[in-house]
Amino acid sequence: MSLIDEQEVPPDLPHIQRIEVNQLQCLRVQTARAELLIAEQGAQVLRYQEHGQEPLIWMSEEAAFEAGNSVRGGIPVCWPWFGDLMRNPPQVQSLHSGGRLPAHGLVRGIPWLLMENAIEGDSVRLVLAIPPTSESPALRHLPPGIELRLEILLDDRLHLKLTTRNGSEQHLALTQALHSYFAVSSIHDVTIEGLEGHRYIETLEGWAEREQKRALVVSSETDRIYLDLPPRLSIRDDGWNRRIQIEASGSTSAVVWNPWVSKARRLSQFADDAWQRMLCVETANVMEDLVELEPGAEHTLGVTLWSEKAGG
Ligand SMILES: O=P(O)(O)OC[C@H]1O[C@@H](O)[C@H](O)[C@@H](O)[C@@H]1O
Repeated sequence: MSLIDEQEVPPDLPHIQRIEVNQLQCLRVQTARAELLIAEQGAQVLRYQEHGQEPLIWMSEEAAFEAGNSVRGGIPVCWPWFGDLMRNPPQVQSLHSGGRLPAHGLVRGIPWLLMENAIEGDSVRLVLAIPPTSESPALRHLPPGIELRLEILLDDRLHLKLTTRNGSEQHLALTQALHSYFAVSSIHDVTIEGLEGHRYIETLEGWAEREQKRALVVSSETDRIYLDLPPRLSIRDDGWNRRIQIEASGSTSAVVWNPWVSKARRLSQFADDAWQRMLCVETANVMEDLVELEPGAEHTLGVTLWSEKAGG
């Protein structure tokens, strides 16, 4: 029997409920500690907030929640390429040709299928998967048998695991990201810790390679790919006196993005001043950290998110 409640009822916690947000079918999870909202389209986390705390994840005030379009905010899944396909390693580019090749791959705006939902004590586990590659128009050019699923576990932290299984008979190369938009008190009051001492690609200056000397304070448009990273990055937010912890697995690369003033004006579903309230730190497999899978092999990109008091 499904654990999902189709009705509006006062919940026993934890509780999973289906709701509609404009055109999108969503799953709303409530536990004693937190609320989580996930759109079946794109398996996109839309909201994650602990009761009595500021949201951990940012959602645009201008988000459209439309069928076929990724929602601005939350945690979009970028797969099987990240960003502009033409900037990807040749072995990734060569698997895709012709047609419309959108930024960040093919699965952000398509319906995913809910495969599992389970309440275990105080925690909730959901698994969503893309439809078989041969059945989805967007994925039809991929070899049949490639599987992608996102496991979402909410306990006292939020854990996401994105697993690709190459059930095809061909070698598969891909890049990907869990494109997390974090909520911040003010971009002027945050520092990203854990990048210092590591290489990055400055995409805004001819994709030049640089080294991050110290913890990053974002003070202009920022769009960088960091490489050879340790698992843990943190966002210290002095305005909200908290530190968001981002613990990656199956990944040594991350993208840090804030559009700042003028790019904000050109972005869809994005208020002109919203750049001050968000910061993307995206857990990724990009550039030389791409994923290569022989037939039968699988890879899991994971991230665990939580926050602590800044002093703690
Ligand atoms: O507007 P989109 O397709 O959601 O992309 C948003 C941003 O996503 C980031 O991951 C990229 O590094 C940026 O270059 C890009 O602008």
